Amino acid sequence: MMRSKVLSLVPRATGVCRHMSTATKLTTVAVDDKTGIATLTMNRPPVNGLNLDLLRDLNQSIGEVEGNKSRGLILTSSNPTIFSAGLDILEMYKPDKDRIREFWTALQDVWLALYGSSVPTAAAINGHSPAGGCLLATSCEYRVMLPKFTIGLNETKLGIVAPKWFMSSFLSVLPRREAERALNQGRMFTTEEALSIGLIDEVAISKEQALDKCAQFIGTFAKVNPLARSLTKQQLRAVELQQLENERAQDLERFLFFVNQPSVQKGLGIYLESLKKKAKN
Ligand SMILES: CCCCC/C=C\CCCC/C=C/C(=O)SCCNC(=O)CCNC(=O)[C@H](O)C(C)(C)COP(=O)(O)OP(=O)(O)OC[C@H]1O[C@@H](n2cnc3c(N)ncnc32)[C@H](O)[C@@H]1OP(=O)(O)O
Repeated sequence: MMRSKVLSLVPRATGVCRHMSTATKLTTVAVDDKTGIATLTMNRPPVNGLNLDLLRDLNQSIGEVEGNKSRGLILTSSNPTIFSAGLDILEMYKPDKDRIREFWTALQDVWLALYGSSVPTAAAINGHSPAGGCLLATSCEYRVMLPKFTIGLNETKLGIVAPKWFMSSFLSVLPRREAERALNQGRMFTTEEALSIGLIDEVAISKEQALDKCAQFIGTFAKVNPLARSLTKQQLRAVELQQLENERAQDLERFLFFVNQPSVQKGLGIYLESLKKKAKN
């Protein structure tokens, strides 16, 4: 049955996959007709850096999945080695004063929508997932990752600070002691380390297997009353969600103050240069 404007039909392992009406370019949503599960794919070359445009598209796509009665949402990337490189540092380095406000507000919106999503969520982490990438993954309820990649909140290594709500997602997955140490160290975990600490739930040998494992997780809710499940999830996550809702304006001002500090700008510039040098070598 067609549940939204259909743009194209693409066969997939589990059923017929319908590409939904995303008028956006940096994300796509495909709903499997058999399972009813939506796969939201980030597609912003080269590294799925979360800039204003990708954040806006993510927001729109999450909203679309919420609205189209999907049974669950799987977040993944079209890049074969990178889930997301986190926030696009170019948005924060020598920022435009209006755009950076929109950028941070869009990031808040994405977190509120994903962490607070009413449908079961899972991340098929098919590549590196630092900082903002880790935020997206830990906002989901389940994580399946491919071998030989890294994940973590590395902000302190960049001389920046993960806001409280980044920490909330991390703390919803890791024991407090582990989370505190990893955050202070800015530690990036390999897939194997992430599994042993509980930062991810499973390892898959291919993206296809990761998507299947995420679908299996979402399938575990098939016999659970959807309203009861969703209200339970929302009650469990309500404190953190409400805290950001209440403090959105202050959170934005704190970010602007911090990011505009000359020492922070200098650090971001050095980091960008080091990334560019690495890319050239
Ligand atoms: C108390 C109050 C607190 C208030 C808040 C204050 C501050 C705000 C904090 C906000 C929290 C920040 C969260 C973040 O997400 S910051 C971003 C962190 N991300 C990273 O550190 C990742 C950096 N990238 C990498 O490690 C690697 O690129 C990689 C993802 C592992 C992929 O490696 P590889 O495949 O080898 O690709 P390249 O390194 O060659 O990169 C290709 C090009 O992409 C550019 N790049 C990479 N990452 C980013 C990025 N995050 N932003 C912008 N650009 C990026 C890289 O420079 C290359 O560009 P080029 O081709 O032009 O040279």
